[in-house]
Amino acid sequence: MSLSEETFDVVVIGGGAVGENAADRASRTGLSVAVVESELVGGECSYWACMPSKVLLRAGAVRALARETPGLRDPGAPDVAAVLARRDEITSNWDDSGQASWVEGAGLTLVRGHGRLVGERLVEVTVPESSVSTDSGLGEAETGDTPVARRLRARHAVIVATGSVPVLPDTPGLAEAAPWSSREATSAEAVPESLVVIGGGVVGAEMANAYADLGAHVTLLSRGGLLSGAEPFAGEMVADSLRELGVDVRTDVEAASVERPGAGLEGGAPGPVTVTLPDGEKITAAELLVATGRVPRTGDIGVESVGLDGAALGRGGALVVDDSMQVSGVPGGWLYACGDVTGRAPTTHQGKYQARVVGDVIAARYGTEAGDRSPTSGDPEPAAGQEGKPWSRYAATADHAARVQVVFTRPQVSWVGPTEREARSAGIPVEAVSYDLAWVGGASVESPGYTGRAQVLVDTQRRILVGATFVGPEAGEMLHAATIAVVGEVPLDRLWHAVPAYPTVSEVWLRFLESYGL
Ligand SMILES: Cc1cc2nc3c(=O)[nH]c(=O)nc-3n(C[C@H](O)[C@H](O)[C@H](O)COP(=O)(O)OP(=O)(O)OC[C@H]3O[C@@H](n4cnc5c(N)ncnc54)[C@H](O)[C@@H]3O)c2cc1C
Ligand SMILES: NC(=O)c1ccc[n+]([C@@H]2O[C@H](COP(=O)([O-])OP(=O)(O)OC[C@H]3O[C@@H](n4cnc5c(N)ncnc54)[C@H](O)[C@@H]3O)[C@@H](O)[C@H]2O)c1
Repeated sequence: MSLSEETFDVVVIGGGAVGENAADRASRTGLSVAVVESELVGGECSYWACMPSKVLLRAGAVRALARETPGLRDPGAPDVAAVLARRDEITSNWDDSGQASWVEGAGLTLVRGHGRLVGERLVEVTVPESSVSTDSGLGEAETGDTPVARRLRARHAVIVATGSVPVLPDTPGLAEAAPWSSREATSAEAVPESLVVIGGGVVGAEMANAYADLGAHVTLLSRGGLLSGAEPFAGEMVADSLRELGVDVRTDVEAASVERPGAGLEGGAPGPVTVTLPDGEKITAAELLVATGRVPRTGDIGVESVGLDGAALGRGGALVVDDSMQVSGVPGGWLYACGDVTGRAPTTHQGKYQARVVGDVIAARYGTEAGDRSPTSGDPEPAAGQEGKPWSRYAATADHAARVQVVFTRPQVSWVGPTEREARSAGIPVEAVSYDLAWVGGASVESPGYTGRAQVLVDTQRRILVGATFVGPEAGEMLHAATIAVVGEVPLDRLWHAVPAYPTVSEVWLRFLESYGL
C-alpha cells in the first residue's frame, strides 16, 4: 500500500448534500477544505432518496389533480417508461460529474475514496482495488493490484457527514430473500407486478403510493399505524387514501418470516417472495421492499481510533453533538458532525441547516479575515470558544424547536415542531386547534372533493405557536408560514394581523385564531 500525506485546514468525510454544504461554508473565511467521498458526490438524496422518489410520485399526483378537477378528463395511468426516464434524468443517470465539478468550482478539494479516522485530526483514505483508475481523484494516477491510501491531516477540524444506512430486521428468511432497500426502490428499471412493503414510515408510505400509482399491486405492512413521527390523524388519512388507491394497508402487524426460493442463485432475477404473517397468512408478491428505518453510518469510519467506543455513541451508533455540531467526548474539540450521522433530524434540509451551523462555527473559529467572504465577518457573536447561543447562527436550535418534515404521499403531510404528544411530554402547556381544510373557501375552489386537515399547537402560557401539521394537497407548500411563526415566536395577537388572502387555503390561519378565541 502506498501512502502520501497532505494537510488541509478542514477535512470533511462524506460528500453528500450535507457534507458538501458544510465544506463550502467552512471554506468561506479562506480555509482549505478537502471533501472525501466514497461513492457519488451528492449522496443519497440526489441519487437514491429525495429526488428520484419525488419524481416517481409526481405523475400520480398530477393525474389525481386532473381527475378531481371538474372539466378535465382522467389523463390515464402514468406512462411508466416516461416516468422512469425522467427519474433517470433527475439522477443524471447516477453520474456525479456535475456535482463533482461544483465541489471543485467552489474551491474545495475532492478526494475520492473511503475515509476513516486513524487518530487526532488524521484521516486515511483508501480506494478498493477494483475502483482504482487513473482518474480516481487521488492526485497522481495509481493503478495496479495494491489499494491506494492517502493520509489527510486536518490543521483544525474534521467534519463527519457519512449519512446513514438502512436497517434490515432479523426476520427469519428476510436477508436471504435479497429484498429491495430504498436504493433499489428508487432506481428500479421496471415496476414489479406486485410489491410487499415492510415498514409504515416515510419511505414505506411514499414508495407504496408511488408503486401503486405506477400500476403495482401493493401490500403495506406496518407494525403500528402509518407515519409514527407525525400526528396520528395524518397517518390515518394517508392510510385511508392509500386504501382508496388500492393498496392493501395492514397496520399493527409484523412479518413473521420470509421465503424466496432461488434467491441468491446466479442467473436472472429472483422469483416471487412470500411473507408469512404471525397468524399464518401468506402474502406472495413479485418483489419485497424493506423500509424499517435507518441508522447513522459510523460502523466503518474509525471512531474507536479517537476514543469513541460504543458507550460514547448515541442511539443506533450516532455521533453525539452539541448544538454547534461539535462531537462530545473528543479531547481538543476538533471533531464535528452533521446530517444523518448525528441521528438528530434525518432529512436533507435539517442536515444542511446543521451544515451551515458547523461550517460557520469553523469558519469563524479558524478562518482568517484576509480570506473572508463570509457574512460572519463582523458578527457580534464570534463562535470561538462558545457553545453557541440558542438561535445564534452558531447553534442548530431549530433541530429541537422547529424541525420540519414533508411527506410526499397523497395527501401530503407536513409538520413543524413537536407533535401534541411530544409537546406534552416535554412539559409544554399546549392546546391543539384543529380545522377541516375542506371548510375554507380556497379549498372549495381547488376541488369540490378537497380533503385535508390542519392543526396548530398553541403554547397557552406564552401565547405563541410551537407546532403545526398540515395534511392535504400541496401540504408541503403550506408549511413554511407555520415554520416562520414558530421560529419567530410570533405572538398570537400579532399573527391576527397576518391577513390570509381570499380565497386561498391559507385562510385556515384565520380560522385557527378564531377557533382559539381571538
Ligand atoms: C427513499 C428516501 C427518500 C427521502 N426523501 C427525502 C426528502 O424528500 N426530503 C428530505 O429532506 N429527506 C429525504 N430523505 C432523507 C435524506 O435522504 C437524508 O436525510 C440525507 O440524504 C442525509 O444527507 P447526509 O449528507 O447526511 O447523508 P448521505 O446523503 O447519506 O451522504 C453521505 C455521503 O457520505 C459518503 N460516505 C459515507 N461514508 C463514507 C466514508 N467513510 N468515506 C467517504 N465517504 C463516505 C456516502 O457515500 C454519501 O455520499 C429520504 C431518504 C430516503 C431513504
Ligand atoms: N419526505 C421525506 O422527508 C423523507 C422521505 C423518505 C425518507 N425520509 C427519511 O429517511 C429515513 C428513513 O425512512 P424510513 O421510512 O425507513 O424510516 P422511519 O423511521 O420513518 O420508519 C420506519 C418504520 O419501520 C417500522 N419498523 C421498524 N422495524 C420494523 C420491523 N421489524 N417490522 C416492521 N416494521 C418495522 C417502524 O416502526 C417505523 O414505522 C427517515 O429518517 C425519514 O425521515 C424522509
